[in-house]
Amino acid sequence: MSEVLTELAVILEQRKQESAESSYVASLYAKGLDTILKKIGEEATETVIAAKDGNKEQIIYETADLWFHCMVLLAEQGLHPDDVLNELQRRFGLSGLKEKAQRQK
Ligand SMILES: N=c1c2ncn([C@@H]3O[C@H](COP(=O)(O)OP(=O)(O)OP(=O)(O)O)[C@@H](O)[C@H]3O)c2ncn1[C@@H]1O[C@H](COP(=O)(O)O)[C@@H](O)[C@H]1O
Repeated sequence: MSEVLTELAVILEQRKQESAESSYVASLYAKGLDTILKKIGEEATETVIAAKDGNKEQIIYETADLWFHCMVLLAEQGLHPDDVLNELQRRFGLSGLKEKAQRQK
């Protein structure tokens, strides 16, 4: 399933050459970092509201919007979804409580 992230990352990279009139992603790049961050904030809030409403379909929809805009942020910053997946892989099996305790030393 993570292929969709890889394929989307390719498209997000290609959109750096497109015009804002022809592509939503290109329009986000053109508006700049603050607009992308605002979209992430909005989509995060909408995800929270969907969860509070107990609407599973809406949680999926809003989380997809949130992940998509985070992907746009990664691309804008010259990062790749693999950077995040590798970090999750590194954390895999490491207890969150243990990791926090190590950080506080
Ligand atoms: N996965 C997505 C995707 N998810 C959500 N969105 C867009 O993100 C926006 C979400 O914003 P909102 O829900 O706030 O809706 P809105 O009110 O229309 O947004 P604003 O006008 O407030 O910005 C909508 O315009 C959605 O269409 C996406 N737009 C594009 N993609 C992918 O990105 C690819 C490239 O898209 P283009 O650059 O548009 O060709 C597409 O082929 C898709 O694979």
